[in-house]
Amino acid sequence: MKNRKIYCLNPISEIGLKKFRGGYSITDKIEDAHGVLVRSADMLAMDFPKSLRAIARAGAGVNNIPLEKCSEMGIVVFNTPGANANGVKELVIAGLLLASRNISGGIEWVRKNSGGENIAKDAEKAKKAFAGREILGKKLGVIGLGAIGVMVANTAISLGMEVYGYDPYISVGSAWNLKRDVHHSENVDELYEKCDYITVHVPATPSTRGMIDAEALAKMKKGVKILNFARDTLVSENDLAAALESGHVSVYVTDFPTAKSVKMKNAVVLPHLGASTAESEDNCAVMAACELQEYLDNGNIKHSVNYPDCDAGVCRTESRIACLHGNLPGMISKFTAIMSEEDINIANLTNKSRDKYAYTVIDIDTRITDEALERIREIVGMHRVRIVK
Ligand SMILES: NC(=O)C1=CN([C@@H]2O[C@H](COP(=O)(O)OP(=O)(O)OC[C@H]3O[C@@H](n4cnc5c(N)ncnc54)[C@H](O)[C@@H]3O)[C@@H](O)[C@H]2O)C=CC1
Ligand SMILES: O=C(O)C(=O)COP(=O)(O)O
Repeated sequence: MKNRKIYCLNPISEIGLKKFRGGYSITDKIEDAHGVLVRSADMLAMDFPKSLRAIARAGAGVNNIPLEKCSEMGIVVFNTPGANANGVKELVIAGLLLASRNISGGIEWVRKNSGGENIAKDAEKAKKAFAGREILGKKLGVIGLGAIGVMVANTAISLGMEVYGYDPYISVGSAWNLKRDVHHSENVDELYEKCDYITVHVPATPSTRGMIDAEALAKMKKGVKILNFARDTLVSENDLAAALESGHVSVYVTDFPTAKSVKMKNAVVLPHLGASTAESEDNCAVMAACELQEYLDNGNIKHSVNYPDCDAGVCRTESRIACLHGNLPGMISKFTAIMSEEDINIANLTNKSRDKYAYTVIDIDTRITDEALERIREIVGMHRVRIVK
Protein backbone atom coordinates (compact mmCIF):
# COMPACT_ATOMS: atom_id res chain seq x y z
CA MET A 1 0.00 0.00 0.00
CA LYS A 2 1.42 3.39 -1.00
CA ASN A 3 1.98 5.95 1.72
CA ARG A 4 1.86 9.41 0.21
CA LYS A 5 2.26 12.42 2.43
CA ILE A 6 0.75 15.84 1.85
CA TYR A 7 1.95 18.94 3.67
CA CYS A 8 -0.27 22.04 3.95
CA LEU A 9 1.64 25.31 4.08
CA ASN A 10 -1.59 27.26 4.64
CA PRO A 11 -4.89 26.17 6.14
CA ILE A 12 -6.71 24.26 3.39
CA SER A 13 -10.46 23.61 3.38
CA GLU A 14 -11.42 20.26 4.93
CA ILE A 15 -13.62 19.43 1.94
CA GLY A 16 -10.48 19.42 -0.20
CA LEU A 17 -8.45 17.37 2.26
CA LYS A 18 -11.24 14.78 2.41
CA LYS A 19 -10.74 14.21 -1.34
CA PHE A 20 -7.54 12.30 -0.60
CA ARG A 21 -8.28 8.59 -0.79
CA GLY A 22 -6.68 5.78 1.20
CA GLY A 23 -2.90 5.66 1.01
CA TYR A 24 -2.61 9.39 1.66
CA SER A 25 -1.97 11.18 4.92
CA ILE A 26 -1.47 14.80 5.96
CA THR A 27 1.98 15.30 7.45
CA ASP A 28 3.23 18.11 9.67
CA LYS A 29 6.77 17.70 8.35
CA ILE A 30 7.61 19.11 4.95
CA GLU A 31 10.86 17.06 5.01
CA ASP A 32 9.03 13.88 4.01
CA ALA A 33 6.19 15.35 1.92
CA HIS A 34 5.40 14.10 -1.60
CA GLY A 35 2.92 16.90 -2.24
CA VAL A 36 2.42 20.41 -0.87
CA LEU A 37 -0.83 22.36 -0.77
CA VAL A 38 -0.37 26.12 -0.49
CA ARG A 39 -2.27 29.37 -0.76
CA SER A 40 -0.29 32.61 -0.44
CA ALA A 41 2.59 31.42 1.77
CA ASP A 42 5.90 32.65 0.40
CA MET A 43 7.88 29.67 -0.91
CA LEU A 44 10.45 31.67 -2.85
CA ALA A 45 13.33 31.11 -0.42
CA MET A 46 12.33 27.64 0.77
CA ASP A 47 14.45 24.51 0.47
CA PHE A 48 12.52 21.59 -0.98
CA PRO A 49 13.02 18.00 0.15
CA LYS A 50 13.99 15.36 -2.41
CA SER A 51 10.71 13.56 -1.72
CA LEU A 52 8.66 16.51 -3.04
CA ARG A 53 7.06 15.76 -6.40
CA ALA A 54 4.33 18.36 -6.72
CA ILE A 55 3.01 21.63 -5.32
CA ALA A 56 -0.63 22.62 -5.77
CA ARG A 57 -1.52 26.28 -5.29
CA ALA A 58 -5.13 26.38 -4.09
CA GLY A 59 -5.75 29.60 -5.98
CA ALA A 60 -4.65 31.43 -9.12
CA GLY A 61 -1.47 33.46 -8.52
CA VAL A 62 1.80 31.52 -8.41
CA ASN A 63 4.16 34.45 -7.84
CA ASN A 64 4.85 33.01 -4.35
CA ILE A 65 6.39 29.83 -5.84
CA PRO A 66 9.89 29.58 -7.44
CA LEU A 67 8.74 28.06 -10.73
CA GLU A 68 12.14 27.80 -12.42
CA LYS A 69 13.68 26.08 -9.39
CA CYS A 70 10.74 23.67 -9.21
CA SER A 71 11.05 22.84 -12.92
CA GLU A 72 14.77 22.11 -12.57
CA MET A 73 14.08 19.89 -9.53
CA GLY A 74 11.33 18.02 -11.38
CA ILE A 75 8.60 19.38 -9.13
CA VAL A 76 5.31 19.94 -10.98
CA VAL A 77 3.44 23.07 -9.88
CA PHE A 78 -0.34 23.30 -10.29
CA ASN A 79 -2.88 26.05 -9.73
CA THR A 80 -6.68 26.01 -9.76
CA PRO A 81 -7.83 28.16 -12.68
CA GLY A 82 -11.13 29.90 -12.12
CA ALA A 83 -11.87 28.18 -8.80
CA ASN A 84 -11.93 31.44 -6.83
CA ALA A 85 -12.89 33.79 -9.67
CA ASN A 86 -16.46 34.39 -8.54
CA GLY A 87 -15.28 35.24 -5.01
CA VAL A 88 -12.89 37.83 -6.41
CA LYS A 89 -15.44 39.17 -8.89
CA GLU A 90 -17.95 39.82 -6.10
CA LEU A 91 -15.35 41.74 -4.08
CA VAL A 92 -14.34 43.75 -7.15
CA ILE A 93 -17.99 44.79 -7.57
CA ALA A 94 -17.95 45.83 -3.91
CA GLY A 95 -14.72 47.70 -4.75
CA LEU A 96 -16.45 49.58 -7.58
CA LEU A 97 -19.10 50.70 -5.11
CA LEU A 98 -16.53 51.55 -2.43
CA ALA A 99 -14.76 53.69 -5.02
CA SER A 100 -17.99 55.47 -6.02
CA ARG A 101 -19.77 56.08 -2.73
CA ASN A 102 -17.86 57.07 0.39
CA ILE A 103 -19.11 54.00 2.21
CA SER A 104 -16.01 53.56 4.36
CA GLY A 105 -15.97 57.26 5.31
CA GLY A 106 -19.66 57.03 6.23
CA ILE A 107 -19.20 53.92 8.35
CA GLU A 108 -16.25 55.55 10.11
CA TRP A 109 -18.34 58.65 10.86
CA VAL A 110 -21.12 56.55 12.41
CA ARG A 111 -18.61 54.62 14.49
CA LYS A 112 -16.97 57.81 15.78
CA ASN A 113 -20.33 59.38 16.61
CA SER A 114 -22.02 56.29 17.98
CA GLY A 115 -22.19 57.78 21.51
CA GLY A 116 -24.08 60.89 20.39
CA GLU A 117 -27.67 61.22 21.61
CA ASN A 118 -28.69 63.03 18.42
CA ILE A 119 -27.01 60.63 16.02
CA ALA A 120 -30.04 60.42 13.73
CA LYS A 121 -30.24 64.21 13.30
CA ASP A 122 -26.46 64.65 13.16
CA ALA A 123 -26.25 62.01 10.44
CA GLU A 124 -28.64 63.98 8.25
CA LYS A 125 -26.33 67.00 8.54
CA ALA A 126 -23.09 65.04 8.14
CA LYS A 127 -24.09 62.91 5.15
CA LYS A 128 -23.35 65.54 2.51
CA ALA A 129 -19.66 64.97 3.20
CA PHE A 130 -20.04 61.39 1.98
CA ALA A 131 -22.06 61.94 -1.20
CA GLY A 132 -20.85 59.92 -4.19
CA ARG A 133 -21.51 59.03 -7.80
CA GLU A 134 -23.39 56.16 -9.45
CA ILE A 135 -21.67 53.54 -11.58
CA LEU A 136 -24.56 53.35 -14.08
CA GLY A 137 -23.41 54.57 -17.50
CA LYS A 138 -19.76 55.04 -16.40
CA LYS A 139 -16.88 53.55 -18.34
CA LEU A 140 -14.97 50.65 -16.82
CA GLY A 141 -11.67 49.39 -18.24
CA VAL A 142 -10.76 45.78 -17.49
CA ILE A 143 -7.11 44.86 -18.07
CA GLY A 144 -6.70 41.07 -18.24
CA LEU A 145 -9.69 39.06 -19.43
CA GLY A 146 -9.05 35.73 -17.77
CA ALA A 147 -11.27 33.91 -15.29
CA ILE A 148 -11.77 36.99 -13.10
CA GLY A 149 -11.61 39.77 -15.69
CA VAL A 150 -14.33 38.18 -17.84
CA MET A 151 -16.67 37.83 -14.85
CA VAL A 152 -16.03 41.42 -13.76
CA ALA A 153 -16.60 42.75 -17.29
CA ASN A 154 -19.84 40.79 -17.76
CA THR A 155 -21.23 41.76 -14.36
CA ALA A 156 -20.38 45.42 -14.92
CA ILE A 157 -22.34 45.28 -18.22
CA SER A 158 -25.32 43.88 -16.27
CA LEU A 159 -24.99 46.80 -13.84
CA GLY A 160 -25.27 49.26 -16.72
CA MET A 161 -21.61 50.20 -17.14
CA GLU A 162 -19.90 50.69 -20.48
CA VAL A 163 -17.01 48.22 -20.45
CA TYR A 164 -13.68 48.27 -22.31
CA GLY A 165 -11.56 45.12 -22.18
CA TYR A 166 -7.86 44.72 -22.96
CA ASP A 167 -6.03 41.38 -23.14
CA PRO A 168 -3.65 40.69 -26.02
CA TYR A 169 -3.31 37.04 -24.94
CA ILE A 170 -6.99 36.28 -24.32
CA SER A 171 -7.85 32.55 -24.45
CA VAL A 172 -10.49 31.22 -26.81
CA GLY A 173 -12.58 30.15 -23.79
CA SER A 174 -12.51 33.64 -22.27
CA ALA A 175 -13.35 35.25 -25.60
CA TRP A 176 -16.41 32.99 -25.89
CA ASN A 177 -17.52 33.84 -22.36
CA LEU A 178 -17.23 37.59 -22.75
CA LYS A 179 -20.49 39.48 -23.35
CA ARG A 180 -20.69 40.96 -26.83
CA ASP A 181 -21.27 44.43 -25.41
CA VAL A 182 -17.72 44.60 -24.02
CA HIS A 183 -15.66 46.91 -26.26
CA HIS A 184 -12.46 45.31 -27.46
CA SER A 185 -9.55 47.69 -26.78
CA GLU A 186 -6.70 46.72 -29.05
CA ASN A 187 -4.28 48.84 -27.11
CA VAL A 188 -4.29 49.71 -23.46
CA ASP A 189 -3.93 53.44 -24.15
CA GLU A 190 -7.48 53.61 -25.51
CA LEU A 191 -8.74 52.12 -22.27
CA TYR A 192 -6.61 54.54 -20.20
CA GLU A 193 -7.90 57.53 -22.14
CA LYS A 194 -11.60 56.63 -22.04
CA CYS A 195 -12.33 54.96 -18.70
CA ASP A 196 -13.62 56.40 -15.43
CA TYR A 197 -12.69 53.20 -13.56
CA ILE A 198 -9.80 50.85 -14.32
CA THR A 199 -9.43 47.39 -12.81
CA VAL A 200 -6.42 45.09 -13.33
CA HIS A 201 -6.68 41.28 -13.45
CA VAL A 202 -3.34 40.10 -14.83
CA PRO A 203 -0.80 37.79 -13.16
CA ALA A 204 2.23 39.23 -11.38
CA THR A 205 5.17 38.45 -13.66
CA PRO A 206 8.35 40.33 -14.53
CA SER A 207 6.55 41.78 -17.59
CA THR A 208 3.53 43.10 -15.67
CA ARG A 209 5.58 44.48 -12.76
CA GLY A 210 4.93 48.22 -12.34
CA MET A 211 2.62 48.35 -15.38
CA ILE A 212 0.58 51.06 -13.65
CA ASP A 213 3.36 53.64 -13.46
CA ALA A 214 3.66 57.42 -14.02
CA GLU A 215 3.53 56.98 -17.80
CA ALA A 216 0.34 54.90 -17.66
CA LEU A 217 -1.24 57.17 -15.04
CA ALA A 218 -0.55 60.25 -17.18
CA LYS A 219 -2.64 58.72 -19.98
CA MET A 220 -5.64 58.19 -17.70
CA LYS A 221 -8.53 60.61 -17.24
CA LYS A 222 -8.32 63.12 -14.39
CA GLY A 223 -10.18 61.73 -11.38
CA VAL A 224 -9.90 58.10 -12.54
CA LYS A 225 -10.61 55.41 -9.95
CA ILE A 226 -8.23 52.44 -9.94
CA LEU A 227 -8.96 48.98 -8.58
CA ASN A 228 -6.24 46.44 -7.93
CA PHE A 229 -7.37 43.02 -6.79
CA ALA A 230 -4.54 41.26 -8.66
CA ARG A 231 -1.17 41.98 -6.95
CA ASP A 232 0.56 44.96 -5.33
CA THR A 233 3.60 44.70 -7.63
CA LEU A 234 1.56 45.63 -10.72
CA VAL A 235 1.49 49.18 -9.46
CA SER A 236 4.42 51.53 -9.05
CA GLU A 237 3.43 52.68 -5.58
CA ASN A 238 5.44 55.92 -5.54
CA ASP A 239 3.89 57.03 -8.83
CA LEU A 240 0.39 56.12 -7.66
CA ALA A 241 0.84 57.89 -4.29
CA ALA A 242 1.82 61.07 -6.17
CA ALA A 243 -1.20 60.76 -8.49
CA LEU A 244 -3.52 60.34 -5.50
CA GLU A 245 -1.94 63.35 -3.76
CA SER A 246 -2.48 65.54 -6.82
CA GLY A 247 -6.03 64.26 -7.33
CA HIS A 248 -5.25 62.90 -10.80
CA VAL A 249 -6.37 59.54 -9.39
CA SER A 250 -9.36 60.10 -7.11
CA VAL A 251 -9.54 56.68 -5.41
CA TYR A 252 -7.40 53.54 -5.24
CA VAL A 253 -9.10 50.39 -4.04
CA THR A 254 -6.73 47.50 -3.43
CA ASP A 255 -6.72 44.07 -1.85
CA PHE A 256 -3.03 44.39 -0.94
CA PRO A 257 -1.90 46.25 2.16
CA THR A 258 1.73 47.33 1.90
CA ALA A 259 3.73 49.79 3.99
CA LYS A 260 3.01 52.35 1.25
CA SER A 261 -0.57 51.55 0.19
CA VAL A 262 -1.96 51.81 3.73
CA LYS A 263 -0.68 55.39 3.96
CA MET A 264 -1.91 56.58 0.55
CA LYS A 265 -4.45 59.41 0.40
CA ASN A 266 -7.89 58.19 -0.76
CA ALA A 267 -6.87 54.54 -0.74
CA VAL A 268 -9.32 51.87 0.38
CA VAL A 269 -7.19 48.92 1.44
CA LEU A 270 -8.56 45.45 2.14
CA PRO A 271 -6.53 42.61 3.72
CA HIS A 272 -6.35 40.30 0.66
CA LEU A 273 -9.95 39.10 0.97
CA GLY A 274 -10.70 38.38 -2.70
CA ALA A 275 -10.68 34.60 -2.44
CA SER A 276 -11.60 34.40 1.23
CA THR A 277 -15.09 32.96 0.87
CA ALA A 278 -16.17 29.52 1.98
CA GLU A 279 -17.14 28.71 -1.61
CA SER A 280 -13.84 29.77 -3.18
CA GLU A 281 -11.80 28.07 -0.47
CA ASP A 282 -13.71 24.81 -1.00
CA ASN A 283 -13.50 25.01 -4.81
CA CYS A 284 -9.76 25.68 -4.78
CA ALA A 285 -9.00 22.99 -2.20
CA VAL A 286 -11.01 20.32 -4.04
CA MET A 287 -9.40 21.13 -7.40
CA ALA A 288 -5.88 21.28 -5.92
CA ALA A 289 -6.30 17.97 -4.05
CA CYS A 290 -7.60 16.23 -7.20
CA GLU A 291 -4.71 17.57 -9.30
CA LEU A 292 -2.11 16.36 -6.79
CA GLN A 293 -3.70 12.96 -6.48
CA GLU A 294 -4.02 12.43 -10.23
CA TYR A 295 -0.36 13.30 -10.67
CA LEU A 296 0.93 11.22 -7.77
CA ASP A 297 -1.28 8.19 -8.59
CA ASN A 298 -1.23 8.14 -12.40
CA GLY A 299 1.41 10.66 -13.46
CA ASN A 300 -1.24 12.73 -15.30
CA ILE A 301 -0.80 16.50 -15.31
CA LYS A 302 -3.72 18.93 -15.45
CA HIS A 303 -3.48 22.68 -14.80
CA SER A 304 0.26 22.80 -14.32
CA VAL A 305 1.97 26.16 -14.60
CA ASN A 306 5.50 24.85 -15.26
CA TYR A 307 5.18 21.50 -17.08
CA PRO A 308 2.89 20.55 -19.98
CA ASP A 309 -0.50 19.06 -19.30
CA CYS A 310 -0.49 15.35 -20.14
CA ASP A 311 -3.18 12.69 -19.90
CA ALA A 312 -1.94 9.12 -20.38
CA GLY A 313 -5.01 7.65 -18.69
CA VAL A 314 -4.64 4.83 -16.16
CA CYS A 315 -1.72 2.44 -16.63
CA ARG A 316 -2.95 -0.96 -17.84
CA THR A 317 0.49 -2.50 -18.37
CA GLU A 318 3.00 -3.91 -15.87
CA SER A 319 4.64 -0.59 -15.07
CA ARG A 320 4.61 3.16 -15.84
CA ILE A 321 7.71 5.36 -15.83
CA ALA A 322 7.35 9.16 -15.91
CA CYS A 323 10.21 11.45 -16.91
CA LEU A 324 10.34 15.23 -16.42
CA HIS A 325 13.08 16.61 -18.61
CA GLY A 326 14.34 19.47 -20.73
CA ASN A 327 12.69 19.98 -24.11
CA LEU A 328 15.91 18.97 -25.89
CA PRO A 329 16.72 17.13 -29.11
CA GLY A 330 17.25 13.38 -28.81
CA MET A 331 15.86 12.97 -25.28
CA ILE A 332 13.27 10.34 -26.16
CA SER A 333 15.68 8.29 -28.22
CA LYS A 334 18.11 8.30 -25.29
CA PHE A 335 15.75 6.67 -22.83
CA THR A 336 14.03 4.41 -25.33
CA ALA A 337 17.51 3.15 -26.38
CA ILE A 338 18.24 2.20 -22.77
CA MET A 339 14.91 0.35 -22.57
CA SER A 340 15.57 -1.44 -25.81
CA GLU A 341 19.01 -2.55 -24.58
CA GLU A 342 17.27 -3.93 -21.48
CA ASP A 343 14.79 -5.81 -23.69
CA ILE A 344 11.85 -3.85 -22.29
CA ASN A 345 8.81 -3.50 -24.54
CA ILE A 346 7.25 -0.03 -24.61
CA ALA A 347 3.47 -0.46 -24.83
CA ASN A 348 2.55 3.25 -24.88
CA LEU A 349 4.53 6.44 -24.90
CA THR A 350 3.13 9.96 -24.41
CA ASN A 351 5.36 12.98 -24.80
CA LYS A 352 4.37 16.60 -24.29
CA SER A 353 6.42 19.76 -24.19
CA ARG A 354 5.99 23.30 -22.97
CA ASP A 355 8.67 25.90 -23.64
CA LYS A 356 11.90 24.69 -22.03
CA TYR A 357 10.38 21.60 -20.40
CA ALA A 358 8.91 18.30 -21.50
CA TYR A 359 7.23 15.28 -19.97
CA THR A 360 7.24 11.69 -21.14
CA VAL A 361 5.08 8.89 -19.76
CA ILE A 362 6.06 5.36 -20.78
CA ASP A 363 3.96 2.28 -20.14
CA ILE A 364 6.08 -0.89 -20.28
CA ASP A 365 5.32 -4.60 -20.23
CA THR A 366 8.01 -5.66 -17.73
CA ARG A 367 9.55 -4.14 -14.60
CA ILE A 368 12.53 -1.89 -15.20
CA THR A 369 15.78 -2.76 -13.44
CA ASP A 370 17.41 -0.41 -10.95
CA GLU A 371 20.43 -0.16 -13.26
CA ALA A 372 18.35 0.92 -16.26
CA LEU A 373 16.49 3.43 -14.12
CA GLU A 374 19.79 4.86 -12.90
CA ARG A 375 21.06 5.19 -16.48
CA ILE A 376 17.91 7.10 -17.47
CA ARG A 377 18.31 9.37 -14.43
CA GLU A 378 21.86 10.19 -15.53
CA ILE A 379 20.82 11.46 -18.98
CA VAL A 380 21.83 15.12 -19.24
CA GLY A 381 18.72 17.31 -19.08
CA MET A 382 16.71 14.76 -17.07
CA HIS A 383 15.09 16.42 -14.04
CA ARG A 384 13.20 13.53 -12.49
CA VAL A 385 12.41 9.91 -13.28
CA ARG A 386 9.62 8.28 -11.32
CA ILE A 387 8.13 4.82 -11.27
CA VAL A 388 4.44 5.73 -11.14
CA LYS A 389 3.34 2.08 -11.12
N1 LIG B 1 -7.32 39.18 -4.59
C1 LIG B 1 -7.33 37.86 -4.59
O1 LIG B 1 -7.62 37.23 -3.59
C2 LIG B 1 -7.01 37.13 -5.84
C3 LIG B 1 -6.14 37.65 -6.76
N2 LIG B 1 -5.87 36.97 -7.91
C4 LIG B 1 -4.92 37.59 -8.84
O2 LIG B 1 -5.61 37.82 -10.07
C5 LIG B 1 -4.81 37.34 -11.15
C6 LIG B 1 -5.72 36.93 -12.29
O3 LIG B 1 -6.48 35.80 -11.90
P1 LIG B 1 -7.33 34.97 -12.95
O4 LIG B 1 -8.24 35.85 -13.72
O5 LIG B 1 -7.90 33.82 -12.23
O6 LIG B 1 -6.16 34.47 -13.93
P2 LIG B 1 -6.22 34.05 -15.45
O7 LIG B 1 -4.93 33.38 -15.76
O8 LIG B 1 -7.49 33.34 -15.75
O9 LIG B 1 -6.28 35.45 -16.24
C7 LIG B 1 -5.19 36.30 -16.41
C8 LIG B 1 -5.38 37.01 -17.74
O10 LIG B 1 -4.42 38.06 -17.83
C9 LIG B 1 -4.03 38.15 -19.19
N3 LIG B 1 -2.78 38.91 -19.29
C10 LIG B 1 -1.53 38.50 -18.99
N4 LIG B 1 -0.67 39.51 -19.18
C11 LIG B 1 -1.39 40.57 -19.62
C12 LIG B 1 -1.07 41.90 -19.97
N5 LIG B 1 0.19 42.35 -19.93
N6 LIG B 1 -2.06 42.73 -20.36
C13 LIG B 1 -3.35 42.29 -20.42
N7 LIG B 1 -3.71 41.04 -20.10
C14 LIG B 1 -2.74 40.19 -19.69
C15 LIG B 1 -3.94 36.70 -19.65
O11 LIG B 1 -4.01 36.60 -21.06
C16 LIG B 1 -5.16 36.12 -18.95
O12 LIG B 1 -6.29 36.13 -19.81
C17 LIG B 1 -3.99 36.19 -10.55
O13 LIG B 1 -2.79 35.96 -11.26
C18 LIG B 1 -3.73 36.68 -9.15
O14 LIG B 1 -2.54 37.43 -9.08
C19 LIG B 1 -6.47 35.79 -8.21
C20 LIG B 1 -7.34 35.22 -7.34
C21 LIG B 1 -7.63 35.81 -6.04
O1 LIG C 1 -5.63 32.90 -5.86
C1 LIG C 1 -4.94 33.94 -5.72
O2 LIG C 1 -4.12 34.33 -6.57
C2 LIG C 1 -5.09 34.75 -4.52
O3 LIG C 1 -4.56 35.82 -4.43
C3 LIG C 1 -5.86 34.19 -3.38
O4 LIG C 1 -4.96 34.08 -2.32
P1 LIG C 1 -5.37 33.27 -1.00
O5 LIG C 1 -5.57 31.86 -1.40
O6 LIG C 1 -6.64 33.90 -0.50
O7 LIG C 1 -4.23 33.47 -0.07
